[in-house]
Amino acid sequence: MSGLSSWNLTIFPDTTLSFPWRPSLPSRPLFSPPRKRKTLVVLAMVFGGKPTVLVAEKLGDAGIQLLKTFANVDCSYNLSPEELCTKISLCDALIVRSGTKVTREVFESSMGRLKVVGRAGVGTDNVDISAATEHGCLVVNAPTANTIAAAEHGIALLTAMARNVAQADASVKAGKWERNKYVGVSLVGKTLAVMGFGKVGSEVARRAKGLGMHVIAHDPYAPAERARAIGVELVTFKEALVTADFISMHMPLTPATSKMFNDEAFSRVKKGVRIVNVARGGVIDEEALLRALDEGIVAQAALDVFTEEPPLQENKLVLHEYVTATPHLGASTTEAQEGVALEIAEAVVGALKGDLAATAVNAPMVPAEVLLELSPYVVLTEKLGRLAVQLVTGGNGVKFVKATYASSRGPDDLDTRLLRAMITKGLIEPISSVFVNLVNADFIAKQRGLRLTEERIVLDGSPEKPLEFIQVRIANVESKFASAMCDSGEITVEGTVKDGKPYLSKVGSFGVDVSLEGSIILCRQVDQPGIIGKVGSILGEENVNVNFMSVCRIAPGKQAVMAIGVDDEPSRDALKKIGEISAVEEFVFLKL
Ligand SMILES: NC(=O)C1=CN([C@@H]2O[C@H](COP(=O)(O)OP(=O)(O)OC[C@H]3O[C@@H](n4cnc5c(N)ncnc54)[C@H](O)[C@@H]3O)[C@@H](O)[C@H]2O)C=CC1
Ligand SMILES: O=C(O)C(=O)COP(=O)(O)O
Repeated sequence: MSGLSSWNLTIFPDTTLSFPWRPSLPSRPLFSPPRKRKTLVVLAMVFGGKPTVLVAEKLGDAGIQLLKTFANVDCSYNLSPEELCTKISLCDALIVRSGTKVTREVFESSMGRLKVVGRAGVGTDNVDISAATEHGCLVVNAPTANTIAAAEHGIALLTAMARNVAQADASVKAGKWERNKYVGVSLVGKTLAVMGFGKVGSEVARRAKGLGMHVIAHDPYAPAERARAIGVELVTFKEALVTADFISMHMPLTPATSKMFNDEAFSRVKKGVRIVNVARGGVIDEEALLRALDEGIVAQAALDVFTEEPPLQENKLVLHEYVTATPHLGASTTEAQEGVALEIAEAVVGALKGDLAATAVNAPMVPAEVLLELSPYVVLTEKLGRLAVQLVTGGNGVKFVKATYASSRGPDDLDTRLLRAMITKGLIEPISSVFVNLVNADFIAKQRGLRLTEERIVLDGSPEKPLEFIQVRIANVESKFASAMCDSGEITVEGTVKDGKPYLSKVGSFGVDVSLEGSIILCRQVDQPGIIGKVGSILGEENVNVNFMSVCRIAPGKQAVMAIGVDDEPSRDALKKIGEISAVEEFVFLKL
């Protein structure tokens, strides 16, 4: 628990849900840096107290202005990978487009200070998401503002390719007049296969239908209703290959889509197919495309994106006479760039404030109203985790944990991802040097071999309150406070929320009723008069304020468990004196 108090100087606030940028508050929030960055973080406070956002690629002015209202903004473009790694240790957020590789080294170099990476666009394939998650760094993107721009560019390439616009333009500029050479093909009545029927793909489909094309789409995850509504038929990958006169790529670059268009795929296409790629270079095996172009299997290609950007000057695809190339311009319209800049600036500022981002790539997206309702339970779950783990004294380590949520709401009406993350945070932080937040909770739990299972108890009654109580149980361990073990042999703590505040309602099989503030002394004694007074006066002599006390006994004269909430930590001496009271059989001091 010493780690907690060592954070009293950080600039982060005490709430676990949000961390508006203000100084001197104790505990660590959901998106906070690990302990080793304390010095730097404190320095940041000394030098202005605002977070620093590094904007590593050109971003629309509206976005920059918005960022400046909240943060120090460092616009440094064209940084080398080494320069980026050097700068990043002084930054709380980083904003990039597709031109910056945010590698594992970047996260490692940040040494935990980097809390948010904002991708001012859709594709996050240039960000090492696993590394971000492992470092507890949130990744957000701007998924909607450039959709139309990308779709329009797809259509521009489709029509320009079909009519040889780029080649003919170059020819005229070279003083030639080659009307026969640049005879094109018509689009009307031709079949276009849209690969990836998401936001951009759907808009391309809509526009292509307006051009009189027959549109089919391949997307294993697209809802059939959306396709039906636009008048597009969803087909298999193979069907798309054998049917299409034109193929347009709109899927993300993932391990599954990488080189999806390879020699095998090209061996199935209609001879003379034409290909548009506004998605990512990596979805096509560029060597295979080159072969297919040379063999006339692919008649033409229009490429906005390349595996390596910018492509080498001698890149044979770029130089190919049947290829039209643009320098990753899909999102580059004035309108889209202003929109993307605002979208990402809002997301980054929100994330720095501790809001859960609506466009999070590596964390659950929790709507604001759900968050508001769950916030006292978020505090409760972290505290239950902290209490439970401090009760462990031996066994095989904290490996098997069960969280039970008792609620009268249906399973679909209760999102427990936040609660699970907070239990993990509470369980792990007091016993390790790692920090846990919503981004990395599952990763850290898995890494440490912690299996947190969740169970629901469905109660009758009004579902107005999201939860009646939450129980956290740790199995296969011994406890330093034997009374914390319930009949099933697990350490058990249970809590509830009353008037918006978290309460401990059960320890082991003993019911208690103590507000989860400050710290707690749990004490099992033989039920007899005067014990409360004795403990109270030991604490009083020490000037330790008791904020709450509750006693639960099995039966008069038998054992009782007393839970005492204290504002400050009593001295060792005072705790020893409590232990020496003859009726006290066991006691434990727990920090929250
Ligand atoms: N050239 C440029 O400047 C731009 C490029 N893009 C690229 O376009 C991609 C798509 O953007 P959005 O439509 O906004 O994303 P989106 O997420 O709305 O759509 C992607 C679609 O691809 C589908 N998909 C995933 N795996 C697939 C697979 N194996 N086969 C077929 N479909 C698959 C998904 O189900 C989804 O419907 C982005 O990931 C980005 O790489 C986006 C904007 C601008
Ligand atoms: O949004 C995307 O995925 C894009 O590819 C746009 O990239 P850019 O921001 O123009 O570098």
